[in-house]
Amino acid sequence: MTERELWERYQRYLSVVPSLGFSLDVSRMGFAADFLERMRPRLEEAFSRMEALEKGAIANPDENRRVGHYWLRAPELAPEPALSKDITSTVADIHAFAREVHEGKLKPPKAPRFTHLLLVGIGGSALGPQLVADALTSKADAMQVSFFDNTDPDGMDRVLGQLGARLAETLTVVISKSGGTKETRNGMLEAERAYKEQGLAFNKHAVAITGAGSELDQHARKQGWLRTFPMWDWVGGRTSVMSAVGLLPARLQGLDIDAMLEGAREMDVATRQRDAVKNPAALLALMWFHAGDGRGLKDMVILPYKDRLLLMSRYLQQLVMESLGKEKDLDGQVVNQGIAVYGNKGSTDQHAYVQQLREGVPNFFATFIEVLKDRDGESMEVESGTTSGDYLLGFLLGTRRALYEKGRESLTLTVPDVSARTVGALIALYERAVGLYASLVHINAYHQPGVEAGKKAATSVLAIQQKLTARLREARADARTAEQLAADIGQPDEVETVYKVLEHLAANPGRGVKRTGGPGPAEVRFQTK
Ligand SMILES: O=P(O)(O)OC[C@H]1O[C@H](O)[C@H](O)[C@@H](O)[C@@H]1O
Repeated sequence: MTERELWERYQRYLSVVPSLGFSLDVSRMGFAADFLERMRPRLEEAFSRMEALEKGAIANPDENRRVGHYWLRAPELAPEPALSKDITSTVADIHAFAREVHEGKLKPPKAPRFTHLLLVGIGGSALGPQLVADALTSKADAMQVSFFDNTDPDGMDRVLGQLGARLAETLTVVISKSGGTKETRNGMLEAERAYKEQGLAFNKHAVAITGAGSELDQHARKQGWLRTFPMWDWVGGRTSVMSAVGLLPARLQGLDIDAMLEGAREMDVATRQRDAVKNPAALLALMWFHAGDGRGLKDMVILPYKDRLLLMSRYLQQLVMESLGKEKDLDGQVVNQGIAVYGNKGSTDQHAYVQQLREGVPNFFATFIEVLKDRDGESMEVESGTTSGDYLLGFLLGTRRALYEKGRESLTLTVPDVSARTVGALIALYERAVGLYASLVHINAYHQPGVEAGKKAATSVLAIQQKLTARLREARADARTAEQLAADIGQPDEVETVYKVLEHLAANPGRGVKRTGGPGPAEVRFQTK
């Protein structure tokens, strides 16, 4: 298509939400003229399912759960008054709690005020808060935010090292919907120990966000933590950023959570419309379908031209891949669905992998995110009449054109700024696009049966470790190979796991395991130190 034809196509299919200053441009997607019409019956069905979900149907049949993240920003739509009340009163509680913290009414025992926030969580209990914190941070932040989002000891040391003595003025928020996630439990224990080492009482610094009655809930109550905020079973982890999970940390940081909710609410209104071109979530879902032939054949490359949106791709990785990456469809047929998501930011990526996007394997479609506002205030000119921000747009449009010339498809989202309102709107847009796409390809977007396998396998690795350390203690000075030790514990086929576990123990001080021999794994011997 010529530039002029593209301009026509741009106008014809532009999906705009005027109140948010938002638009979605699909002109660089090569769908046929009758594509939207052909998809109409499927889309109608997807809208009907979405409508039922919003009315409180069991939209996650496997887990027998309702799916209520849309109610979080429109509590009046919740199917029962008690739910609406829970939502509204939790937001009010968050405001009140943050006020007390900011004003120093709720203060740490050994400092005048909480100035730092340490969030402990993983997956949906970290990615949303991380995106929001990073996108909206400013000089005006009331508290500085850090994260433990893994069970990596060195990762935690690094964060604790940065906090140093300021742990005395750090509020730790432990977030886990299930309350039983091991990485988060470990992070909590490591944090607790760090406080203790500085002579600080952890319970006077700790807040939980978790499901009622969970392990974490019970622990927090028993230990007399400052407060527990609820996480409801009708909110999925990856869509929990507008619940206490995202709102409490954001408000503590000093961000405008009401604007975030408002942005999401407005995007929800726009994305309930049944006209595909007026509804950017529907149009987005249809474009994903077109790009990957409804089978996820093309990866989704997320390219925000704005540093503040760097974590968007990580956030969307979970939202999209955990929702859509499914073995079976709703009828139990094997479909192996999904869309791979990756990305970083422009124009930085132009100096990294855009080479492959333009000339390499054509297995993707790009999503450009354009932010109109360059910065607070005016910009200097880097050349006569040109600012750094002009370059950023130039690179966005240039890369988009360069891809188009080589037949590589792209979408462009345009937002006015990176504000709480815009971030809320973007999150809401993708939440609904994922839900609609899941209906288009007939899968359940709201469960994650696949993640359990890895957790179970990890548990059995740790059980093997327990047996091994007991066996090594018995064997004392006797240096034994992995093969022998695997036989000793009655799990000869697990020899590789035995070897890996022992190699790790031997590499770390205080674990009481010594490694000798080699060079190959079969010749290495292990014994107690
Ligand atoms: O919030 P939690 O219960 O600790 O769960 C944290 C995360 O872990 C799980 O493995 C799920 O796959 C995620 O969807 C979830 O967000």
